[in-house]
Amino acid sequence: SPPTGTSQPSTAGFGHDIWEIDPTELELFEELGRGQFGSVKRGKWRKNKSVAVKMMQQGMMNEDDFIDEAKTMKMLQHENLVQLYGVCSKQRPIYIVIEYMKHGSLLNYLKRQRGVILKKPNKLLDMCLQVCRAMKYLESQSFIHRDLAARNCLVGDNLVVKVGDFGLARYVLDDEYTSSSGTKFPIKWAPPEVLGYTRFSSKSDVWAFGVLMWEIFTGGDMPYGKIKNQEVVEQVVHHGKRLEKPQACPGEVYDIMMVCWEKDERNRPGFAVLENKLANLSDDDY
Ligand SMILES: CN(C)c1ccc2c(c1)CCN(c1cccc(-c3cc(Nc4ccc(C(=O)N5CCOCC5)cn4)c(=O)n(C)c3)c1CO)C2=O
Repeated sequence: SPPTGTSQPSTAGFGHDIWEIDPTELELFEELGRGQFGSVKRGKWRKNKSVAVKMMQQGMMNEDDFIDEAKTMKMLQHENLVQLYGVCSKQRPIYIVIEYMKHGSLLNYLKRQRGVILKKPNKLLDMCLQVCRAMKYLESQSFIHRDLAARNCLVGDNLVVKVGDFGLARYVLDDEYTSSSGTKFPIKWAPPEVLGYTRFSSKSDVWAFGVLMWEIFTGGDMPYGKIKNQEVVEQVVHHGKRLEKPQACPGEVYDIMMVCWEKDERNRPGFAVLENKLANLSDDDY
């Protein structure tokens, strides 16, 4: 949910769009990293609101379609979703202004904290639950993420975990990323129906969620290790191979991962069912 005291930008209601942010109200600081669309910097909005600002490198994104979609994305609000505050679209490069998460990507956090958190299965399970709640909300809004993975989640204050960059895969112009035969396509997080027919759904997000759970319980390992993407497709789609149970993962949790990887998406549970399964496990402190 948006931070307290965030009124709509001053231009709201004066013929401008409420998702338009006045760039003169932004201060930019250090670069936080580079993503699919270019540089991302830490910033301040109106002196007191910590934000992250994505600066859209020309030609990386379908900008008009994104600006149009920004209205919908701004309405998606949940405590485990990285909040879109607005855009600066009257300039080039376009800025996307989002909630700042001080510990960065979940994948890097898992790798940094591996030795500590692999000893705390309750903490690992809690991270899975937080991501599951965000995905249950997106599912309820009929919104498909299309690239759910630990690298696309972020960690904030009090180790809250939030899902970021939801739906942005639709605006990437790099064919290497968008084509299922491209070198940047997230093959290892994709189910058979996406690999075969590019058929995305909330059930394909469920498959990716199972892989994300595996990333959490391995402390950020690469799924299927060094196996090449095309070999993974062969093994997973044609030979029914699945990721093995991580050492730190209890059997009941692995059973939940496995049901996310049912070949037929109709046999996979939705995120509401997954939340119940995970919540029941986290009650039984094991
Ligand atoms: C099409 N898809 C799926 C996309 C498109 C764009 C992006 C992504 C996926 C995911 C990656 N990404 C991206 C790139 C760059 C930054 C951010 C990014 C990084 C943040 N935060 C931090 C904080 C600290 C650090 C840091 O340096 N450390 C080191 C010391 O210990 C603490 C952590 C890094 N990032 C942050 O809050 N947001 C909102 C976005 C993000 C996430 O937003 C994108 O911009």
